[in-house]
Amino acid sequence: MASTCQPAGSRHCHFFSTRRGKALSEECLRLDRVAIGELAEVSLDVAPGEIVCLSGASGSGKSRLLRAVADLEPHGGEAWLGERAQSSLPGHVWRRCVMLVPAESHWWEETVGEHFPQEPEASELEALGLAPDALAWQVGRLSTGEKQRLGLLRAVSREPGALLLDEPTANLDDATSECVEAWLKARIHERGWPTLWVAHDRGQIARVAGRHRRIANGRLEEVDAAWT
Ligand SMILES: Nc1ncnc2c1ncn2[C@@H]1O[C@H](COP(=O)(O)OP(=O)(O)OP(=O)(O)O)[C@@H](O)[C@H]1O
Repeated sequence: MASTCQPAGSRHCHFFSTRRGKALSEECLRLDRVAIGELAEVSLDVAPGEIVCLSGASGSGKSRLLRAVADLEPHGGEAWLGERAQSSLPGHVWRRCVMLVPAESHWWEETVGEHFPQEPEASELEALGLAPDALAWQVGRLSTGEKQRLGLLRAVSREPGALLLDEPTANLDDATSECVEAWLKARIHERGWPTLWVAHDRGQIARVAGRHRRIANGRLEEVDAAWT
């Protein structure tokens, strides 16, 4: 048993329903000496509904760390979601729970809507600044920013247990970025997903992060609130 973070008062993996009928996660995400590339071992607990922002220079290892937590690259150490160990599950099963959303999403079906397990509410599309008929669009017409917003909506629609967000607003203008940021923050808090969020923008980190860690000199360092 590895989990030690328990602000919701639970060490167990379980869910209960919110008023909107969605499952609320009470599980924490725990990185236990996760090691990849040049980055020193990372140990970190992310509580249910908590956003931990990761920053660092280009090439410092932020994306690789997320990829290790998503079990997409060979790495040292272990990651846990509640009492489930990454190494105890096939990679694709783990990634349905601990969902990585890369800055550049991939689309393989003919239309956008075919990628969604169930149709998202129209209000969700509106909150992300997307057209009401966006689900009927051919994927070939999507702009980079539309792909990014729809990729986030797709991830959230798949009911993950934790989120790994790699620069989720990288392709968006400032106004759209703030809409997406607010939408994500609200969903994460509402649904209780422990979240690692890679960000460069100090303003964004100040707005969304419960805690902030920065990769510097090959180590993940704590950054105090005064940084932002
Ligand atoms: N599979 C791999 N094998 C070896 N080195 C890799 C591999 N993937 C990435 N790297 C290297 O690891 C370093 C960290 O890459 P990573 O993508 O994590 O950077 P990053 O901090 O996310 O940067 P950016 O902010 O530019 O996206 C880079 O030097 C990259 O070239």
